[in-house]
Amino acid sequence: MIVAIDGPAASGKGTLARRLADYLNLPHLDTGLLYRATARTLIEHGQNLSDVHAAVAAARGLSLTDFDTKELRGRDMGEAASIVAAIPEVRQALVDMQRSFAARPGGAVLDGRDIGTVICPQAEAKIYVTASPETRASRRALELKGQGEAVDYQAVLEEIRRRDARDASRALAPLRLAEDAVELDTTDLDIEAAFRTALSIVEGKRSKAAARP
Ligand SMILES: Nc1ncnc2c1ncn2[C@@H]1O[C@H](COP(=O)(O)OP(=O)(O)OP(=O)(O)O)[C@@H](O)[C@H]1O
Ligand SMILES: Nc1ccn([C@@H]2O[C@H](COP(=O)(O)O)[C@@H](O)[C@H]2O)c(=O)n1
Repeated sequence: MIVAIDGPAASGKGTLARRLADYLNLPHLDTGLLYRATARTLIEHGQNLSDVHAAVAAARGLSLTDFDTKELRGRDMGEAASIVAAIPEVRQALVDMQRSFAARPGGAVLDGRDIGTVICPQAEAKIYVTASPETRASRRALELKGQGEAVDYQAVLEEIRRRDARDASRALAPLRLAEDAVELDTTDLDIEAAFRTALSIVEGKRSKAAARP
C-alpha cells in the first residue's frame, strides 16, 4: 500500500509518516530531503540556487543513501530547498527516484508537498496534514530550543509563512490538497491523537481497497 502524506511546513508530516511507516512496517521517504540535499550541493559548490543547469545536475547526482539528515534539517536549508523546489526541471529530475521508492514491493510511506497530487496520484491513502501557522511555529520553535538553538518565535512564524507561500504559488506541483485526500488538522491534537487519527484514515482506506472486486 502507498501512503501519501502532504502538508505545509512543520505541520507534522514527517512525525506522522515515520510513525505510520513503523506501525505498518513500510519503508519511509521524507521527500523534503531530496530538495534540501539539492540545495546543499549548490551551496557547497558556491553556485546560485536559481542556476537551473547546476540545480538539475545536483538533483540528478543524488542518491537516497547519502543523506546526513541532521545537517539537512536545518532552518537555512529549508528556505534554500523551497527555492530550488520551485524550478520545474529540478522537480522533473526527482520524479523517478520518488516513484521507484513508492513502487517497492508492499508499498511505502512518502511525505512531502506533491505526493498525493503528482508523485503518487494512485496512492491508496492520502492525508493532508495541517495546523494553524501559529501552532506550527510554536512547535518548530520548541523543537529548535530543544536542540539548543536560540529561537525567535516571530522569525520562525515568518519563515513558515514565506515557505508556505512559495510552495503554494509555484507553477509546477504546488502545495495543495489532492481531491481524494483526507485533511487532518492537528492544531488541537497531540502527537498520539494525530497518529491514531491518521492510522484510522489509512486503515479505512486499506479495508476499502481490499473490499474492491
Ligand atoms: N500533533 C502534534 N502535537 C505537538 N507537536 C507536534 C505534533 N506533530 C508534530 N509535532 C512537532 O512539531 C515539529 C514539526 O513536526 P515535523 O518535523 O514532523 O513536521 P514536518 O511537517 O515534517 O516539517 P517540515 O515541513 O519542516 O519537514 C516537531 O518538533 C514535532 O515533534
Ligand atoms: N515533495 C516535496 C517535498 C519538499 N518540497 C520542498 O522542499 C522544502 C523542504 O521540505 P521539508 O518537508 O523538508 O520542509 C519545502 O519547503 C518545499 O519547497 C517540495 O517542493 N516537494
